[in-house]
Amino acid sequence: MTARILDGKAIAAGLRARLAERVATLPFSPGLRVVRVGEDPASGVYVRNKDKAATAAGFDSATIHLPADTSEAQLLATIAQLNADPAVDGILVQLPLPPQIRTEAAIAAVDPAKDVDGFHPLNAGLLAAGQPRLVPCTPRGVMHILAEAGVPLRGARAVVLGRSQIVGRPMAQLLLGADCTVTIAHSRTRDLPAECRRADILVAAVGRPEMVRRDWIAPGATVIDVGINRRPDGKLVGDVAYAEAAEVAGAITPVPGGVGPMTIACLLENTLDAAIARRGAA
Ligand SMILES: NC(=O)C1=CN([C@@H]2O[C@H](COP(=O)(O)OP(=O)(O)OC[C@H]3O[C@@H](n4cnc5c(N)ncnc54)[C@H](OP(=O)(O)O)[C@@H]3O)[C@@H](O)[C@H]2O)C=CC1
Ligand SMILES: Nc1nc(=O)c2c([nH]1)NC[C@@H]1CN(c3ccc(C(=O)N[C@@H](CCC(=O)O)C(=O)O)cc3)C=[N+]21
Repeated sequence: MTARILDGKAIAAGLRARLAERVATLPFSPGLRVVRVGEDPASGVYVRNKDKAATAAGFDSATIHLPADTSEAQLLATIAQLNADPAVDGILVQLPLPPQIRTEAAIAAVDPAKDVDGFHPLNAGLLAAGQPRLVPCTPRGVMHILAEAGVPLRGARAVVLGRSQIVGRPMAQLLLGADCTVTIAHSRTRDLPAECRRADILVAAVGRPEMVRRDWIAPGATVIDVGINRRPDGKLVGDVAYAEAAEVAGAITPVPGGVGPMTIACLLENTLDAAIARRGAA
């Protein structure tokens, strides 16, 4: 079998176009502010892509770039200003942060109504309680891909590889909310390949280049590769060994061009949602 390729880049372009149409009907431009601290090289690319996509879709987008030696208090003061600014609907604090700043403190400082990353404990808790409000962008993007691909979710066995706050956990919650039977696997899981082989839907979010091999995948399964890893030769690869996985899977997302572009499109979707919820416009 050769897997169907789930083209996240195309799905993201469609979503961005629909969002742009909605934004064009609003009497205001939804405001997005990305806060970047220091010079993490990977963040530079992501932040530029976010800014470009947001502006193209009619959002009022800007990046606030603080120096690498910014103190936690200084970052919290910047976040407080954005919380208080009525023109700002969405705030994203780019991760990772430099070591002198506690990530949890930065996340908790963002007004939950403007938390377009969905990382604030209130939003994470609401999702876990089955009352999702602002949902993390990457898992939201994965749900869009599954919907567009027509993958049946009710009663399906889903295995999520990874349990991070930003991908694995919220991913598992969304799949559970869609009536999947969900297993969360991680670095202490016994016999990872056997767990993965049970999956109708396998979501890999571990950050280990090409860890998921052909024999981890049930024939016909849907494989979603969240991983973005730069190999020593400079090539970008996922957490799944793509070529061999595509020989057994029913459908698979590529890297690049799979989940990554969806993350950015969903950031805009969350910003529009937050703007409408805050401002009461339709
Ligand atoms: N496409 C996109 O838009 C995005 C992509 N990413 C990518 O997704 C990947 C995961 O990111 P993130 O969730 O932030 O990563 P984290 O490092 O925060 O979490 C990784 C998770 O994978 C688990 N894990 C690590 N190694 C193994 C292993 N050998 N066997 C089993 N489980 C393992 C860890 O387990 P434990 O908890 O036990 O330590 C942890 O739960 C990365 O490649 C990242 O670049 C991230 C965000 C957005
Ligand atoms: N507060 C916060 N929120 C995030 O959502 C967040 C973050 N911090 N820190 C870093 C990770 C990673 N991330 C990606 C976004 C877009 C692509 C993306 O567009 N990828 C393209 C291109 C990749 C490339 O060419 O480099 C693709 O996969 O096709 C990837 C990864 C968001 N993250």
